[in-house]
Amino acid sequence: MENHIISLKNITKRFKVGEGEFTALKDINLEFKKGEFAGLVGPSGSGKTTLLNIIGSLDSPTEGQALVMGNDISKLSHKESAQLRNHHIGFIFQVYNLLPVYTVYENVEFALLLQNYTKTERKKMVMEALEWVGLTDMADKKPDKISGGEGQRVAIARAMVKRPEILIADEPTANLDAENAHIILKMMKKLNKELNTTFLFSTHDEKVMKYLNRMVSLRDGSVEKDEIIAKEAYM
Ligand SMILES: Nc1ncnc2c1ncn2[C@@H]1O[C@H](COP(=O)(O)OP(=O)(O)OP(=O)(O)O)[C@@H](O)[C@H]1O
Repeated sequence: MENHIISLKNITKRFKVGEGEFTALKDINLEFKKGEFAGLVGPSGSGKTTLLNIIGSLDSPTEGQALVMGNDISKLSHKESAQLRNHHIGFIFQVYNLLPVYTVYENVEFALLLQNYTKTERKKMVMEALEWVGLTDMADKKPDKISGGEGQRVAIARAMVKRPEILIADEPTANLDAENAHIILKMMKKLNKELNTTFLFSTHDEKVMKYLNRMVSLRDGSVEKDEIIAKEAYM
């Protein structure tokens, strides 16, 4: 079994812009171990989301090799990359994207429908995920009847219900006030410890940075700094 859950070797990403090209990532070399609680930080346009998209198998590098749980992202078929995401990678975004016509319970259950669980198994998993985020009481509510902070907690439950090995959180606190930001960060940190999920953030938020065990600073598509903040990330 390889030592790193994510291994990025000489990753370059270029986008076509009009007649020319724009290099969003330049020769990135990074490795992440299982259970890290790490963040990509850096100014707007430095390449954070582009890099998370490659790790999340939503995009592939122009050059270099991105290995995610041993899978070479560039070599996966459409179906294989969908499978990698459905089973092993959870996503949380700045906007929660809850489906408005469904209840909180159904929104979380949705993440399990592509897998072969029975209804009873799904119920157990969904209620456990709602318990992780303290929302079992709200299972029957529709998204328009809950607050923004609760909405993001549902999004965490939806991302974590399948117990992914990797959780990608792109600016998860951008729409939250300080109190709710701390609430969800504490929840994520607890899940990181209990389930040993690898968390990868993209963030501008100082509050998020305080919780990180490792901070990778990007600038103009390159790694500027890679700091380990707490040794526990490597225990
Ligand atoms: N599909 C695309 N086509 C062309 N350029 C793109 C594309 N996606 C991203 N870029 C460019 O690549 C650069 C990096 O973008 P990216 O979204 O990764 O930055 P970021 O660090 O996440 O920024 P932010 O903090 O604002 O989200 C930006 O200059 C962006 O305009």
